[in-house]
Amino acid sequence: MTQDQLKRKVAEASLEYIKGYSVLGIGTGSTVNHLIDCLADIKHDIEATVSSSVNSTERLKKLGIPVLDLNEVGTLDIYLDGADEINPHKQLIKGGGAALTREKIIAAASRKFICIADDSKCVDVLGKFPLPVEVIPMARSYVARELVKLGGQPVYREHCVTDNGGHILDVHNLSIVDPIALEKAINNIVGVITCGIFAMRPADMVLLATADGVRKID
Ligand SMILES: O=C(CO)[C@H](O)[C@H](O)COP(=O)(O)O
Repeated sequence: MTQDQLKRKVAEASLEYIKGYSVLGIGTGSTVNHLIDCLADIKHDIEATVSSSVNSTERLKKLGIPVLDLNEVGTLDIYLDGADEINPHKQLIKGGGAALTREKIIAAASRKFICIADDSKCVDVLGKFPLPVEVIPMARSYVARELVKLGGQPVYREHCVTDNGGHILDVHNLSIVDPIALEKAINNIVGVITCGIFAMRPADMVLLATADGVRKID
């Protein structure tokens, strides 16, 4: 089975877990794109969504699924999103699609965060995937120097402007043994909007597609 087929499989499996919820938080990425396609079949059960990116918003609207501003909704019952890496504590690296800040906001505002992914995303220690850090553009080189002091090798993601007008630094060579401490340290650098470590607010449940089926990690 290809990685894309696994992504489809886990997206389909996640429909079971959104039954009964009429307002959904929706993430960003190719796994979530499969989920959005699946939502088309059950769109009459969905009152509205809150989306973490312009891309997901456009896909949802194209299917006739309403998208609301998070400020109108308040607390969400459920949020579904993918990940770039997942450790055994359901802590994540996210932001490969540059939507990390809005994703982190929706995750924080949600009672339950279900991460959907294929099993290639599982790691023991986070950090093999270069850590995305969203920055205010004028702070880019200052933040990069501070990230070097933390042991990383930041690389500017050229031609990428986030939905918030931010820039992305992808930080290589980090072995993230204490994800909460590093998340706090990076977020404390002046000019950082947020970093892609989701440890202070990890996923509550991970649905993982494997060649043998979808595994639930609660
Ligand atoms: O964090 C993300 C976007 O900012 C995505 O969830 C992450 O990159 C995984 O993407 P995909 O489902 O395409 O593998």
